[in-house]
Amino acid sequence: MTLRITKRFDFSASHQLGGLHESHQCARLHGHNYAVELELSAEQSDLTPVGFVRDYGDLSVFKKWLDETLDHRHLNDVVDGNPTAENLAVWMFTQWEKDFPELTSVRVSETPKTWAEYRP
Ligand SMILES: Nc1nc2c(c(=O)[nH]1)N=C([C@H](O)[C@H](O)COP(=O)(O)OP(=O)(O)OP(=O)(O)O)CN2
Ligand SMILES: [Zn+2]
Repeated sequence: MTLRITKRFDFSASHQLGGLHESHQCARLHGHNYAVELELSAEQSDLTPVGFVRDYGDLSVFKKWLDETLDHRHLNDVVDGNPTAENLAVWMFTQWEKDFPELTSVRVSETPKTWAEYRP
């Protein structure tokens, strides 16, 4: 049996998407209140003695990194390539998979209605 935990984090940032027609709203400089959701998974037999996949508190280092790296920044200056929600999800996964071997997906939301998920 597989257990999955998720924790949500928030940050605010600006971006401007390239490769779109100039009339596309996202070709203009704009910002979002982003949400990021990390999912970590483990087999029941691999839970910690306490019964955790991993202590939610261990993820505070991700929150610190988010605040220092992305919060109130222009994402085009931080991320290689186009800062779409999809590319941000892949980028964050590759940044954090070594620190959190239990990481199974990263989800990124730009608006309350949209989510992009990377689940390799
Ligand atoms: N697949 C993706 N599509 C879009 C992305 C993205 O990252 N991946 N990004 C954008 C824009 O950055 C922005 O998020 C606009 O999104 P959209 O939902 O189209 O904008 P609205 O909130 O204004 O949509 P309404 O339908 O008017 O609520 C665009 N697409
Ligand atoms: Zn946008």
